[in-house]
Amino acid sequence: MDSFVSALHTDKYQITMMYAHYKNGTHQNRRAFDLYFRKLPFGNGYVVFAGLERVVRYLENLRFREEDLLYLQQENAFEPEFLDLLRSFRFTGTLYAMPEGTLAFPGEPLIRIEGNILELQLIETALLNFVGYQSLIATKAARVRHVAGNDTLLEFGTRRAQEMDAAIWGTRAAYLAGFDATSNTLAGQRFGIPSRGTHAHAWVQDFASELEAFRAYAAAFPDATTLLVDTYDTLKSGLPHAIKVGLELKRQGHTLAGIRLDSGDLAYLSKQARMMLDKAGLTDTKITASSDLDEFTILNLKAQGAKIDAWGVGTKLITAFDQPALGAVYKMVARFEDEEWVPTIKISSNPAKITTPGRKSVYRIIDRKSGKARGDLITAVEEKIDEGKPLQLFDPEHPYRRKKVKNFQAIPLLQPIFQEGRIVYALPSLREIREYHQKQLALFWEEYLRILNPEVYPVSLSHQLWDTKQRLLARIYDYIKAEE
Ligand SMILES: Nc1ncnc2c1ncn2[C@@H]1O[C@H](COP(=O)(O)OP(=O)(O)OP(=O)(O)O)[C@@H](O)[C@H]1O
Ligand SMILES: O=P(O)(O)OC[C@H]1O[C@H](OP(=O)(O)OP(=O)(O)O)[C@H](O)[C@@H]1O
Ligand SMILES: O=C(O)c1cccnc1
Ligand SMILES: [Mg+2]
Repeated sequence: MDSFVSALHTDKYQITMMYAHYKNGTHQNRRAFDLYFRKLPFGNGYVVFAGLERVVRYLENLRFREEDLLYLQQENAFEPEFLDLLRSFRFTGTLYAMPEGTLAFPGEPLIRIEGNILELQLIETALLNFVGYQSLIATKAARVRHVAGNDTLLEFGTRRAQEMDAAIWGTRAAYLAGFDATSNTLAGQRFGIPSRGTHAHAWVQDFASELEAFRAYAAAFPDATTLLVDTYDTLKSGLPHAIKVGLELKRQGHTLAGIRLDSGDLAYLSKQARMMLDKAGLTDTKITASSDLDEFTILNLKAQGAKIDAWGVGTKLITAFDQPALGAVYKMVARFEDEEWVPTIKISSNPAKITTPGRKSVYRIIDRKSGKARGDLITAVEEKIDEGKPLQLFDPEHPYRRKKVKNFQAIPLLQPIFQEGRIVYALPSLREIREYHQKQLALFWEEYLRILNPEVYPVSLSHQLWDTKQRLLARIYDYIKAEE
């Protein structure tokens, strides 16, 4: 698979910080960063984590080629020794991540990464780029899947995507979160996603009559034809012609696979179409709809009793139309000094933007009786959870809101992916990721999964982390006061 990503796919300030660290003699300093998001997109109750596969391939192949070094040399007055350092650059860090398809919540590290500051700065931009976009599309796709039930979902977005990479990786994210197929054949080839499609209006316009056009298409694909019926008049022309061709196919021992509606009142037209098809005996012919669909129109059309079996979703999915960025961040959480990890904090006037210091683990607390998730718990990495003892969970923004959990299982969410530059994770197949994602959904009560005003899923900080955060905050405020 063509997955090479240039080392220059980064922000310039990463490179200038790398150079300044080199000049300062600090470029080998060991640091730890968390990648996370602060706010849920689309008013959804969770995010579907995606993008790890691309992150892994990127880190594995991360190199500065001669042309990259030449460019940097031309652009900047870098010392040759720095360019030599980049020439021999390899990713040597240790990385933990949630598996793709995991349901994730604000403030939870999706990725925790340790390494030298040089490599950790370089990769920030690409990691946020890959994970932010893919997780956003996977989340949007999960919302569409939620309302579509068991109907077929087709990803149709390529022509409207923000260029090629977004189309390809967005399609993968949509498939991971429950879409059944894509119209993009390159994504089909690269990722083994089933590719499917119908035909365009141009096919009909290309012929002297709609009937002739339908007949010709059906002749080419006698068992796999879905006819687009809205070029001229859906009920007066498109459907009668499709039925005529459907019956001709039937006489030849074939089945007209479907019709597609792409405009007009999709509820009314689909009901009429179903009646007309059934009356003609074409009960196996499915109805596909497309036309600016999203989770809200699909939900609404289903509430109107639309007789639609398959939904083609393009623009609104692939562009994450109602929220085009996840707003993920990558923040330093610890410095390795004197053989010890020392937590660091970033202060903000907005309490939600104050970072949680230290290297962290995330656990999903599952109630053993119901098999459902009670909440997530973020701890310091060195903390152990004793499943034999009751666990106190509390909301870090409202610490008085607490609950005690007994008879639980604590599932660690962050898996080792790289150890000191060596990959230690077998990337699952896309099919396995899809199945894992469905199992993740099954861990949650429906209250957290609904698309409108879902319940807020509780994410706790351990007492140790909470204390560390308060201690660092107090220390910084004391320091600022002393300076005044
Ligand atoms: N019964 C319905 N209830 C709610 N929304 C619907 C219904 N039928 C269609 N829609 C949605 O309404 C919008 C209609 O789009 P628009 O008014 O642009 O016209 P169109 O029917 O697609 O026709 P054209 O493609 O010829 O412009 C689409 O987003 C479609 O998904
Ligand atoms: O509506 P979307 O969710 O983006 O799905 C993809 C759209 O792309 C195709 O036609 P296109 O939009 O190119 O032509 P049209 O606008 O005339 O329908 C298809 O017929 C859908 O309408
Ligand atoms: O196959 C289709 O019907 C299709 C493909 C891309 C975009 N719109 C429709
Ligand atoms: Mg359209």
